Amino acid sequence: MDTLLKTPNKLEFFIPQFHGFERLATNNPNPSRVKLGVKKRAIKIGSSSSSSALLDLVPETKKENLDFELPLYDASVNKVVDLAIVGGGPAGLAVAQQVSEAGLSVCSIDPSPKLIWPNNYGVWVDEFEAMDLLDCLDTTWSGAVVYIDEGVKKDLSRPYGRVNRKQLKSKMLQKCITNGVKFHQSKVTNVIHEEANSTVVCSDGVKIQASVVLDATGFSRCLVQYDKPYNPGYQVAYGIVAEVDGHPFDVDKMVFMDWRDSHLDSYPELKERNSKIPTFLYAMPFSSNRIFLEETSLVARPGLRMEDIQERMVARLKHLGINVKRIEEDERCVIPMGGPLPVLPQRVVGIGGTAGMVHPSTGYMVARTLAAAPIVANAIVRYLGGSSSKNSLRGDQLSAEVWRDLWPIERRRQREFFCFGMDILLKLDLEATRRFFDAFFDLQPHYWHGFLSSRLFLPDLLFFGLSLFSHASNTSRLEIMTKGTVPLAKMINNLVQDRD
Ligand SMILES: CC(C)=CCC/C(C)=C/C=C/C(C)=C/C=C/C(C)=C/C=C/C=C(C)/C=C/C=C(C)/C=C/C=C(\C)CCC=C(C)C
Repeated sequence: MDTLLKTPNKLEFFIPQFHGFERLATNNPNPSRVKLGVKKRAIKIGSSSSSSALLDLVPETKKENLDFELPLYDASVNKVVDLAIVGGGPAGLAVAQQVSEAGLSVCSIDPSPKLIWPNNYGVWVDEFEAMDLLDCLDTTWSGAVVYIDEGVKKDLSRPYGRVNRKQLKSKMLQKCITNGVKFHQSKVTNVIHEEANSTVVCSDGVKIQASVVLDATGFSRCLVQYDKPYNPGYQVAYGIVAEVDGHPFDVDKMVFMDWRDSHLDSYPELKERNSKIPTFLYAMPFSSNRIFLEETSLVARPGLRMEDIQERMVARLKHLGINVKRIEEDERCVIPMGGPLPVLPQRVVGIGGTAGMVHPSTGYMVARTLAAAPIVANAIVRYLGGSSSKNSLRGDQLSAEVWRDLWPIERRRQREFFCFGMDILLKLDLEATRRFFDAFFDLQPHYWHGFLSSRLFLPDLLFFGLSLFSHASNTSRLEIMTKGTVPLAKMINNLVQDRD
């Protein structure tokens, strides 16, 4: 999965490329050949004869392209563009749109530039409202619920929404086209840097010269380089959008986390595994008979097997009396969380998964990345400045400034704290996880909203930590202290070493 060939000190290197969506999700056009090596098969739970052929309902193909006439990059002109963006996911297109708005020339390179993004992204409505993107949500819920266990349910009065991928991509593509962005349909195999410009080499032999190269290829980390051992945690999830006979959930609320496990009572092996590394249900009910259901492992190292997650899901749906009539789409997600930041700075600039922007404690990224796009775009516009500007920068200097704006010291410290949180989560079994989230969702909204939406910075995060500690039960406090001591020391050490 980690396909980056690490040659940190070389200017030229080979890039085995995975088509870069922001999450390494295999919402697969052909589910029998998924990138995780999971073969389509009927999922049998335990040794029970009541097997479920859930995956047999998965449609064979479902690639949907947008109906756009894209202006193509003309390789024969041999013009140096201001910005070449590798990867046409939400992050790449957002930057393309904003840099081109300022009058700079942009080329967006992607193997499938018209393909609708595959994943079901969920966001808090306030996050999209702040970016004026409410029209890109197709369903909203007035709030969310968290089931801690069979007896405790928490109501979260924070509206949640599902991103309308088609609308978001159409809106961005339309603006890019209006602003003169050119598109090139290909994979990128190589980048060669000279003092002022770089040359992006595509698999079809086309070479595109650019003043700045932005890697927006998600977890394939196509061009951005890392120099530290890559040791992330993994969020693994299997999800379906399904037509069902019925379901027990309130259609006004989405189910943010359901940690109940009574569905595993008849499957001792599964129950045992779940008690050590738990999974929860995340569900977005669209109506009484249409629903998105995702069985999710929040974070584990190594990541859980997809088959394990699917078995747990089948048992859960059976227990909840959810009879799946038809599956519209399915998705398999493996999201690396935490781990080191890329080399800072470096010549290629990055955004999204490639630039370490996944929230290390939650796996969320879309809202944060879209919010970071103007930072990257403004920095490129400001430092590139246009050919007449005396203050304009080129090459390594320019990239260094963009990276500085993307990862200022307060964001790096924030990320350290989130990694500290992830390190604790990695050590919690089901019971400890329940106690932890029981306290977490009792926090003042300022704290839990701010933590999940990356709006808290040090020293606020320290007050957040103390508040969580004071809301926790004695058992949970003890767990935070015993399991958090080593991660806390690691965080403090990293904070001390990382100075501006
Ligand atoms: C693609 C798609 C569609 C999908 C994918 C999959 C899914 C569905 C996913 C989902 C997910 C979710 C829902 C998530 C969520 C998450 C969460 C909620 C999280 C949270 C977390 C939290 C934390 C980590 C916290 C932390 C805290 C801490 C660390 C604290 C500490 C404290 C202490 C130690 C005390 C002392 C103090 C100081 C340090 C100051």
